[in-house]
Amino acid sequence: MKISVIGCGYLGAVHAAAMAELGHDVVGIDVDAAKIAQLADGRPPFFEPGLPEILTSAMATGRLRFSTDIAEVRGSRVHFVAVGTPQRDGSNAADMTYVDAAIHSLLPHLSEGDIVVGKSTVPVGSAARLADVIAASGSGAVLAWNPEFLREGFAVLDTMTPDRLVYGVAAGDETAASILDEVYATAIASGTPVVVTDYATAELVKVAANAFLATKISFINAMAEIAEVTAADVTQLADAIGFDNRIGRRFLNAGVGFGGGCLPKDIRAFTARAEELGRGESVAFLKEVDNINLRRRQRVVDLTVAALGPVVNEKKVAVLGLAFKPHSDDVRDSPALDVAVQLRGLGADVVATDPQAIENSRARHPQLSYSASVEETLRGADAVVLVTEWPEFAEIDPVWAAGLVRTSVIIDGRNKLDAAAWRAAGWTYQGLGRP
Ligand SMILES: NC(=O)C1=CN([C@@H]2O[C@H](COP(=O)(O)OP(=O)(O)OC[C@H]3O[C@@H](n4cnc5c(N)ncnc54)[C@H](O)[C@@H]3O)[C@@H](O)[C@H]2O)C=CC1
Ligand SMILES: O=C(O)[C@H]1O[C@H](OP(=O)(O)OP(=O)(O)OC[C@H]2O[C@@H](n3ccc(=O)[nH]c3=O)[C@H](O)[C@@H]2O)[C@H](O)[C@@H](O)[C@@H]1O
Repeated sequence: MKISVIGCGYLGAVHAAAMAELGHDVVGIDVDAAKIAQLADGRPPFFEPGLPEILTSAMATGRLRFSTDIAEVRGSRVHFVAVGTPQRDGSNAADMTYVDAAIHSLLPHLSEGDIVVGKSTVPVGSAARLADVIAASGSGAVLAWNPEFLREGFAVLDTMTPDRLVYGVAAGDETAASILDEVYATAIASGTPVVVTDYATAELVKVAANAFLATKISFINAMAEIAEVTAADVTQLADAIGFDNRIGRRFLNAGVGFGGGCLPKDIRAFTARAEELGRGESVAFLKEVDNINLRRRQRVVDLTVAALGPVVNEKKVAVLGLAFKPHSDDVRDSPALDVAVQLRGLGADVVATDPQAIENSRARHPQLSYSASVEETLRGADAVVLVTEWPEFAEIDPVWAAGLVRTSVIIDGRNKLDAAAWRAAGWTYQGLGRP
């Protein structure tokens, strides 16, 4: 199948490479010439495990190419739209300008029988509006909405073997679903369930899934807040409730909270859209989910300030982690970077390290000091804060680390370290929601 992918960011670049790896003939399009130049050279513009390998192998077959020229989509049967839908400036709503621009740029190149397939996360109602725009073009192309559920850090795996596929199609459209079945034939053959539904349901499935995940994290972080005033241990609480299959242990890790380019902006956009629809009260709890989440960042900052004593100025704080989660270089709305910036704002001499996210962090916050070396980061520190649970941080030997710092105080913002081992090495250890 000939496929185009419009927008080659964290989602689109992986989608394009994975579709080519599955045997399709793919062209990836982006307006960012630097990004396209890198991709065309076989170099991913961001860190994503497994992406370099599939990019190289798919390009070697000649089935994958990249271009800034939208006219190159001509001849493709399926056009995936994977451009960004960030939070709009000064509002909680999603910024739809990139999706609208991408669809308009496609219109002159569409032919009868083509399907435009939205993958971006959009406010419910967008697909119906865009279907009208495509119908009015007279091209004969149709629209389907096929939301994406991949996780950064596992993006290749999730694209090749998704948990489920959701197709939102127009009433009476018999062909879009069967074409998408062909696109995803490999996953479907290995048992991936497919839900074929209308546009609105498909759009809502996506934001509902992210809202549920965000709620689960904020739920356990709310329990952490209660644990903090009762000397209970939220990690044991999570294990104990997680044994109940109806609850499940996944996404019950209390800590500095969720971030990234999706969960925070998606729950805000959902709230804004529900308010527009006159149903703000139905998802009003998502505001509290957001508030709980942001309070956890503040908690880590407060614990660090308390550890530093009355004078924060010029005290060295070693920040372990910048990415919003391990196995990613993404710092969009990263709790880790936020904590580092807040501590710097309070006058601390912050030195931060991360295996992959230093470059992206420096581009946004050049005022922070960065080091690629954990040893350099820890040396002479008055307090250490772990905010992204990279395996290499969890493996730090507390005896070795105690020999580097000035004061052996660690705030474990991800509850990832072995508290007993750190205490035994002479550290004052403070987790979140733990005694
Ligand atoms: N990052 C992720 O893990 C996931 C993202 N999503 C959704 O996918 C969408 C894209 O997200 P990301 O890939 O993270 O964003 P991103 O910002 O990494 O990538 C978006 C890309 O679109 C390009 N672009 C913007 N306007 C364009 C246009 N008119 N024509 C061609 N290219 C254009 C940008 O240059 C950029 O490279 C968002 O709606 C997001 O919510 C959904 C699931 C997972
Ligand atoms: O719409 C999207 O873009 C994607 O958003 C999330 O994926 P992602 O943002 O890559 O990362 P997650 O693994 O969901 O983690 C999100 C945040 O929650 C935090 N988290 C996660 C789990 C947990 O128990 N506790 C917790 O604080 C992570 O540290 C991270 O900051 C969803 O998991 C994907 O299914 C979805 O496709």
